[in-house]
Amino acid sequence: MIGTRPEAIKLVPVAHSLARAGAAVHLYFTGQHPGLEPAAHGLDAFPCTPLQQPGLPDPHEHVDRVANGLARIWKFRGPDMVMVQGDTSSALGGARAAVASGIPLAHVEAGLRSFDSRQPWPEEDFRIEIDRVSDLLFAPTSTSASNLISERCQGQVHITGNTGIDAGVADRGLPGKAPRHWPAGRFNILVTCHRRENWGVGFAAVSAALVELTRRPRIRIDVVLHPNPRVSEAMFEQLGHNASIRLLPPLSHAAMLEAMLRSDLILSDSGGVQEEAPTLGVPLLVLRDKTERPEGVEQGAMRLVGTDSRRIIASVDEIAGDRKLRANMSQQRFPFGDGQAAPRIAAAALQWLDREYRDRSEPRRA
Ligand SMILES: CC(=O)N[C@@H]1[C@@H](OP(=O)(O)OP(=O)(O)OC[C@H]2O[C@@H](n3ccc(=O)[nH]c3=O)[C@H](O)[C@@H]2O)O[C@H](CO)[C@@H](O)[C@@H]1O
Repeated sequence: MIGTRPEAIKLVPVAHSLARAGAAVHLYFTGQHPGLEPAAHGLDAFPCTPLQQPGLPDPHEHVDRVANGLARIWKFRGPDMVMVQGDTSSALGGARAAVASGIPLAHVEAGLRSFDSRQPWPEEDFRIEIDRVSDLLFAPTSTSASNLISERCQGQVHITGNTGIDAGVADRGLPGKAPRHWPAGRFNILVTCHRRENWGVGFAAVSAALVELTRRPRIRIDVVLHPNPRVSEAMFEQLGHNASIRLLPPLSHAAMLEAMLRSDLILSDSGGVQEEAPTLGVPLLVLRDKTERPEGVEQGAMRLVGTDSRRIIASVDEIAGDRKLRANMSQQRFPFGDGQAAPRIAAAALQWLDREYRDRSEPRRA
């Protein structure tokens, strides 16, 4: 099940590992991010059913549409296992349809918790519901696995690492493989900001901080726009007039990783960027008050700063001005996996299926 860009990025390695292990992979593209193309992510070798259900202002309504659409398709013939990733309305819709159709369900990136239903909203609750009904739970870290165990989730838990790190990140992050091109004297900041909690007041405060930071002569700022026009229009409105800030269109994943590597500091509210930045060894200020990925903060690679302008400015000034702190935050760390999550997931899923269908003494569907 793939609905959004990050789901595509994180499921590419899984689809290929499953295929290499002998599984027949079928993709369902929900259409949540309308422009998302299998070919753009190297997924065109797999059969794909598009559901054409674009994301809706009410994510719960989108969940229902995806769930109903899939349940209709799977009523007559469904797969042996449904695999969903993360916390989107597409993932929850897929999970509900699998349960309604009696199909085993696997959840990639299970067990992340911020312990606050309001942030990230509605993803925290979506992820909890998916975890409760999954037969197989692929937790990226021991912390996420512990969350599943303390909630007494019924599915089988595996600690695998995050498949996002398999997606070209671990390779680039390997010591000696991360070319850094810092022009002397410059301090390059890369920004992404798209989370729903930050729409409105949050965006305005982040933008005010960026404008203030352009007054520092050393600082250069690149803002990578999100594919959602509602988000990119707000950024244009607030930053488009500022000649010292470059607004870049959404980048391919490879180009995004290169842009991260060329940066001295990243400011972002993205979930995936929180996993990638420590692996690439680039310091990160997280534009959220809470995170479901505490591992990077605990290891000193990133800091939670929220969207308060003064706090953002003070943190940037501190990191830009303190070589020792910057060197420490720039050490490569691998809190979210070693780049081998997908083969682990493929092996565990196929083993689980073999056992399940042997015990059921009924043939697998494919
Ligand atoms: C609440 C929450 O945190 N939920 C997350 C949410 O996704 P997110 O916040 O990580 O979303 P984005 O920031 O859009 O994507 C990030 C990826 O996109 C790449 N990128 C970025 C800009 C660009 O121009 N080109 C790119 O290629 C970037 O390097 C990275 O790999 O849903 C996922 C799916 O379920 C979850 O896993 C994940 O928890």
